[in-house]
Amino acid sequence: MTAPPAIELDSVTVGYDRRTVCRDVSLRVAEGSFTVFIGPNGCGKSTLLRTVARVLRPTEGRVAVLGRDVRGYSRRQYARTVGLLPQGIEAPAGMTVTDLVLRGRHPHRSPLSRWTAQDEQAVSSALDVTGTTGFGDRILAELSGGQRQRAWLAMLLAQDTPILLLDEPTTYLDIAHQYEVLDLLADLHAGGRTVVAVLHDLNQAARYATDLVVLRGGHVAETGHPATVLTPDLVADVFGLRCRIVPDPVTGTPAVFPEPSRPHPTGSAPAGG
Ligand SMILES: Nc1ncnc2c1ncn2[C@@H]1O[C@H](COP(=O)(O)OP(=O)(O)OP(=O)(O)O)[C@@H](O)[C@H]1O
Repeated sequence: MTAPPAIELDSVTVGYDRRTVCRDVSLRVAEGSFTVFIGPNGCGKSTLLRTVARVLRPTEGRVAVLGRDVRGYSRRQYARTVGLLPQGIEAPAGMTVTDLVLRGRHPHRSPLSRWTAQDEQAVSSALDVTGTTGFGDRILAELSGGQRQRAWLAMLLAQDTPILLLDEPTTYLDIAHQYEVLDLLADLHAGGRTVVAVLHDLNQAARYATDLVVLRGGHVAETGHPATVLTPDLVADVFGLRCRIVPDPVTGTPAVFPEPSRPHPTGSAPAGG
């Protein structure tokens, strides 16, 4: 018998109040995949991710995780199965990084239980791999955007779920830290987790994704392996950008280079060498 998909959306319609954002979306995310959602601003990427995370409830259709309707999970079971790194979240005033990361362990503890060695190990490992150990005692609100983003990621890692949802996890990060986070997600994926991330950088998406989900206007425009999905026609169609696609010189995955929309300001490309 084949395993059920990690995530399955079946004719899902979802939005905010009376405003529908995604209509009749059906989608399967394979277990153990590194799936990346791409698409223009406002196309519904975060809305779909939040729907999978049960933050938003579809008005029609069904969402299943590991073969089970998400409505059948208790809150605690769900928090042990699916972790979400949302966009632009605020921490409670005065909270330290370690306090935040400890919160990731809540779904694994009963209300009156003490911290176990496993909790402590999960927290210290999460701080370690995200490079946040050095500022564990600092107040979150007093950190830089990138430091804060890594602290939230540490909380997600401490939650230790088989499915991770990440909404623009590289926001605020400098280029080295962006690739550090993406490599960390690749390691989690290699270790068997299902990773679903929203990314804006198409070249990063193509480097790391096993599967791309291209969204446009609340619909799935295309899904598949980056090498087949990412074409100049798709980028023109979905993003309205004329581009060339060449093999990334480092990884061989598709790399997108926009065609100039007007002549280069100096009249030619900068001289090389
Ligand atoms: N809390 C909200 N209340 C009402 N409308 C919302 C809310 N959040 C998002 N929307 C609307 O839903 C639509 C889809 O937004 P969503 O955040 O899912 O897009 P996105 O693809 O993630 O965009 P971006 O790339 O800009 O982050 C947008 O038109 C947005 O204005």
